[in-house]
Amino acid sequence: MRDRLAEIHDRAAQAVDPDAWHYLSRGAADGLSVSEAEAAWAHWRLRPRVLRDVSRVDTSVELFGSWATPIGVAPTAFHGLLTAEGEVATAAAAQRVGAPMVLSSRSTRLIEDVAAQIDGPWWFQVYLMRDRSITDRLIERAAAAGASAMVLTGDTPYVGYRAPNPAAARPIPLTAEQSLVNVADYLPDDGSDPWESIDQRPDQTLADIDRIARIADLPVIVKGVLRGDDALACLDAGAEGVWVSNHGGRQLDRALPTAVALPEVVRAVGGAAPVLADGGIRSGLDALTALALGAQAVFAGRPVMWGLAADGVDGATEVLGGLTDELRHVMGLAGVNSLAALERSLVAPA
Ligand SMILES: Cc1cc2nc3c(=O)[nH]c(=O)nc-3n(C[C@H](O)[C@H](O)[C@H](O)COP(=O)(O)O)c2cc1C
Ligand SMILES: CCCCC(=O)C(=O)O
Repeated sequence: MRDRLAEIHDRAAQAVDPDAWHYLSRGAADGLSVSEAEAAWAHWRLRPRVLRDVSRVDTSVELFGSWATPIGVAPTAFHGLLTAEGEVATAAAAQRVGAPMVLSSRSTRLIEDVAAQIDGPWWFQVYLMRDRSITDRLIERAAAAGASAMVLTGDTPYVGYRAPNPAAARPIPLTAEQSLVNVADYLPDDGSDPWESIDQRPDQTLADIDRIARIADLPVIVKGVLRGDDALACLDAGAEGVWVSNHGGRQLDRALPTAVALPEVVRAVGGAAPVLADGGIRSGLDALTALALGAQAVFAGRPVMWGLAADGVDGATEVLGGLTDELRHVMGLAGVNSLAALERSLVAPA
């Protein structure tokens, strides 16, 4: 998959606006976390089993819904930068593969139009916006449109520092129509800057977990957790899952790679709730490593965006389907024929 992904990456880089490419590729600050995320998975080694019947390898998983694969679509903003259909294309690809799709609060297509592509559940990612009532309406709409879980992103009280591209005309080349499509009806019409109402809210706390769960009447998963004690604090506050992530290296630079933080979080949670993970997942081997370390599902951010940019629905389908095919293949080689048969003893530090 690495060679296919490299080819999709290169085609995507040619296909999109250079300012959009800069936005999606950048990490925060010095770019340390973004650059080490992928390699960190390869610091683990596999301890395969032999003589297990792997003539059928089942990648299906139950996790706030039923999925054909544990490799999902991480919530990423502004898919309208990548393909005309935006998140409608992403959802169609997730539907084709049977992958869990997490729709960003910063979608460029209407929540309802995205949901209509998916025959079954999907998850909605929540950013707390300055105007809380706008956040609450988005949560209510997502729940009404079929979301089965809310993913509260905890690592973005404000957006990380990302060095601007000196050549860029605009940091993110969005039209107002794209960026405000889900919120336009709720904005004050007094001529004030619409971005003020929907900017990140820095005063989010653990109490927001319960608040969101009540508004949605759905389970809340907290995304961006990198420590065992934080995972427990989120579960104590009512979360039903935690998602280990450093936001693709875009928030706090030098934050731990997921491949390093995941074991601590899994140990602390001790099976009390599902643990999910993202960051630098670029192959079936990366996914297998994370799943064996104790993640119930893993998510791809940029690779799905590359697929969308290179080839729309087909490109995103190729990325999700290709990663899943490769996961099935390496599970078999490791002597594992279902996700339930994955265990921590399959991995060891290099
Ligand atoms: C361009 C871009 C936009 C993103 N937007 C969001 C977002 O709206 N909400 C969110 O929770 N995470 C967002 N993320 C973080 C992803 O959900 C995910 O944590 C990260 O991309 C995973 O790393 P990967 O890109 O190496 O797969 C974004 C990431 C990228 C690259
Ligand atoms: C500008 C909104 C934040 C989107 C995001 O999460 C990201 O760019 O990483």
